[in-house]
Amino acid sequence: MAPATPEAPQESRGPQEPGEESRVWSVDEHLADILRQVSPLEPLELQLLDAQGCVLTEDVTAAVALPPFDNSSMDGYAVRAEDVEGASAESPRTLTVIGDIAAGSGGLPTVGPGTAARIMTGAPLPPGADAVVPVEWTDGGTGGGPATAMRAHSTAPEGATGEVRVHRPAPAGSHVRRRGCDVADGDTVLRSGTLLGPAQLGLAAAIGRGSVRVRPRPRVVVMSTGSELVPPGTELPPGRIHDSNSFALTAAARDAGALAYRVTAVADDAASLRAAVEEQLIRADLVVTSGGVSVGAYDVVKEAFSGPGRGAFSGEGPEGGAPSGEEPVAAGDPGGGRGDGRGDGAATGVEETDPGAEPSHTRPGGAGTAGRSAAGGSGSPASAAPPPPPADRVDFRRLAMQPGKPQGFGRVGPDGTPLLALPGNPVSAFVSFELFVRPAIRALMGLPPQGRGTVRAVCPEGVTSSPAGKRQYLRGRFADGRVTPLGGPGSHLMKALADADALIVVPEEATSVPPGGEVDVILLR
Ligand SMILES: Nc1nc2c(c(=O)[nH]1)N[C@H]1C(S)=C(S)[C@@H](COP(=O)(O)OP(=O)(O)OC[C@H]3O[C@@H](n4cnc5c(N)ncnc54)[C@H](O)[C@@H]3O)O[C@H]1N2
Ligand code: MOO
Repeated sequence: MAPATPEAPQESRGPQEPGEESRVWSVDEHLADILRQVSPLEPLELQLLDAQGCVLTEDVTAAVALPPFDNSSMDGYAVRAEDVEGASAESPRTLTVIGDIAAGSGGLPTVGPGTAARIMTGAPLPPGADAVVPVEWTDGGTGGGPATAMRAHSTAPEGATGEVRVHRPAPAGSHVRRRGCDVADGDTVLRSGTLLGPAQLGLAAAIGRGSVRVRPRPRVVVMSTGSELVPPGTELPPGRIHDSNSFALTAAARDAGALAYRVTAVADDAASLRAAVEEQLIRADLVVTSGGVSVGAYDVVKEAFSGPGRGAFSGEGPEGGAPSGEEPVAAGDPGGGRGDGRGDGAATGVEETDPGAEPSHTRPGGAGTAGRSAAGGSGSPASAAPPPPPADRVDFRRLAMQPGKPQGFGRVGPDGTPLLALPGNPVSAFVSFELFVRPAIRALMGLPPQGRGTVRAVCPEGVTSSPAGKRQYLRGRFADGRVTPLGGPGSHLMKALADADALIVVPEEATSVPPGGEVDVILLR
């Protein structure tokens, strides 16, 4: 897989130079150019469940210890250890039960010599007691043999009184969870940079945090292009195919941690595509298109975003009066571009799938470039003048890879929203997502860009041919250190892609892999 910080060969500033399109870029150069222009999103304070899958941008310290008080780890009886010393089945110790202590109990009885309090798991250890005897080590207050469980208080309230016979000793501290044994007051429990999963969110909740400061999940708008495309679930007219890329790419973006929106396929018409992209920018931290980037007469993405580019969306924003792409857009300036409300960005005029639950929050500053401040920002609206937004510009390149040779990358709209234009062949689009879009999403999230594991594997079958000078990504299945190619190199072979769990990387300098040779493998699951 590509190194994390490859060198970009050039500064992408002004319009693409003539002749630039004829240059062949390496995979690493293209990735470096993308990562150089994608910054982590500004942190926000989010409710815990909205923060799932997000990266923390603060150290979280515990205001309360865990556990917050000494408590029982068993249902049983809170006792004084010295009162049950030497207890056995033949010689039980009989104690007077002074009451019940349920989890959540506040007022606690004091356990004095010769007494016990019936106690439930998690309930506070009462004063005087220094150990808990599990109910199974007693007669449960029945006067019979060893109990297997307590009787429910609702049907046998007398269990909270009377006497209990204890059959085994419990040294001091037995079955007691001490205050602070998990987390002490003031401990740092989660470090800035932690990816918040279920266990981390549970810990934050346990120490009493209702919200945390994180980088939000990027909003990714996925748009297929092509007049041949019809939605799945509809009949295919002659010559048409179902749009699959927008589904695969939207699913992939969600899998990578983004909030992804799928937009209905746009026909091969540059003006329509530009309008569709412009309309989506209000809710996009990243735009991904598929198709229309090679050398045909109807390659619409290229047509829509090639050319002078500068200020392409100026003055045509969905709110009207959007500033020129050449002018800085002040954070918080209500006239300075899109509203940037996370969750309110339902663009009109194009269908979409339900993007799923949206966090209820808005970006700091609420407009313009606020959502795209540099890494490590405080989250408050920028006080200094923000950097000028880049000119609208999408560069179209040929890469030394197969599949995925034609690619486009640039930044568009008043916020300089990154746009990755992927090739239309389904396998090409998928592989391009893994190599370029996934790292971009991770960079927006504040994560290291490489999210997939790469291993060395033996390829018993070998690879008979691979294009010279191109890095080839073949589909394969990986198990026990071995990988088997699936389906061949054709970038239309979707079944083999769906059967695969790995990408086999054949380097630029290799034109084959001998049977039993070793290869790099990118693990897809
Ligand atoms: N003369 C040349 N032709 C092509 C070249 C080349 O260098 N010279 N490159 C080829 C390569 S490599 C690729 S990859 C494709 C990329 O083409 P585009 O990005 O312009 O994609 P389209 O032409 O729109 O579509 C290609 C192929 O994929 C199908 N497709 C497109 N979108 C979808 C979708 N959403 N769901 C399912 N399938 C889709 C489309 O129908 C075409 O079959 O160009 C080669 N040509
Ligand atoms: O490069 Mo294309 O993506 O080979 O099919």
